[in-house]
Amino acid sequence: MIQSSMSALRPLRTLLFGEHYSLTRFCSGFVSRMRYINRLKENDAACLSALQNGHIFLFHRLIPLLQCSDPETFRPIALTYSEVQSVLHKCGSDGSLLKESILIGCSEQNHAQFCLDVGELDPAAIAQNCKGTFMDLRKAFFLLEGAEAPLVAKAQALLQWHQINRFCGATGQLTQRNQAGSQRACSSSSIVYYPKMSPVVIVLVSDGKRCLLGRQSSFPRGLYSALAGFCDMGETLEEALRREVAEEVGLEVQNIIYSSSQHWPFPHSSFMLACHATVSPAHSQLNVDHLELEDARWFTEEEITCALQVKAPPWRDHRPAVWLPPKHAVAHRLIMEWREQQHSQDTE
Ligand SMILES: NC(=O)C1=CN([C@@H]2O[C@H](COP(=O)(O)OP(=O)(O)OC[C@H]3O[C@@H](n4cnc5c(N)ncnc54)[C@H](OP(=O)(O)O)[C@@H]3O)[C@@H](O)[C@H]2O)C=CC1
Ligand SMILES: [Mg+2]
Repeated sequence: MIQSSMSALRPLRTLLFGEHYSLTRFCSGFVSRMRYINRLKENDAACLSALQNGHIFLFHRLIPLLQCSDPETFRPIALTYSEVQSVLHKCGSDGSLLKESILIGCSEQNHAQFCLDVGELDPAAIAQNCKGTFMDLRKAFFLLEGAEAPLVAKAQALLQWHQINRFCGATGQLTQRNQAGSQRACSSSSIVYYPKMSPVVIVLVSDGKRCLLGRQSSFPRGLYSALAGFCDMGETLEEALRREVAEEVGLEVQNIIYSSSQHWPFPHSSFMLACHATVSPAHSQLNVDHLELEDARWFTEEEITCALQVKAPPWRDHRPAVWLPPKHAVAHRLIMEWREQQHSQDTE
């Protein structure tokens, strides 16, 4: 009885207080962390104080510092302010570099998280003092676990954005960052610059029985992925998706269904918007633009299942004919969703 009267009240609460009513009640840790991060972006003094009590991840010329527990498991090293200070001193720096740290998040234990590029210092000395190793993000991204890969990717993307946005496009003057590193401003033009991602559509096209994957000549040998392309200025997600598929493989898609999104750090920050779409089997003849794609083909469920068996990325000396994007990539998620849907159709 109590349960049913409580649930009858819930829509009324939502009407009166909005969706956030239930969110704040049940996710207060999440809400307070989000509000804390927001405050640090707006308040330089609070951000500096959070840095002194927070965790810092080091990079050297955009390459993250990781710790290896066994050959297959890598984690970013979360250092305290005093640990970084001590490492910087040992490597001949006065520690003033620490103020250049950039806010990247807040851990579930409520520690503000920052990243810092120590590009002017000797990477070997830093790595030795931290008992870590600097590893290229393209490799590291696939060896890191769960939530750590996106955090490291976000850190690298923000560091890179600051490095290439030091000047105002209107006045040519140096821009100044806020303490959190969430924006840069030009005092002459008053323009405020914010970190930017380029929107990209990525789509898994199906003809009901097969799904469509393609590869660019720059992909590692044997890797096939869902079709993707940058959105043009002024386009909707649906328009960009229809245009990209038409350009790359000469098909007209229907039934666009949004799946999910992700930040993709390579080669620069993209905001991947992932969708499913269909073509009728009668209109599935491919006309591939070989300037854009080296190859595109239809894959059956069996072929997908077989390609998913390959551990991605495969070792250099053991490259199979076809392999698929690894689990961190949203293309992988689209493929898994498609396979699940085929499975449920088969068992109906
Ligand atoms: N996470 C995932 O699962 C996947 C992610 N991706 C990512 O999606 C992105 C887009 O895929 P891709 O097929 O290459 O895109 P496109 O099919 O749009 O082709 C890329 C070309 O588009 C032009 N271009 C237009 N706008 C931009 C822009 N804002 N930034 C860079 N280039 C632009 C460039 O051409 P030009 O140089 O001639 O000007 C570039 O070479 C890539 O960054 C790729 O890494 C792709 C597949 C899977
Ligand atoms: Mg493309």
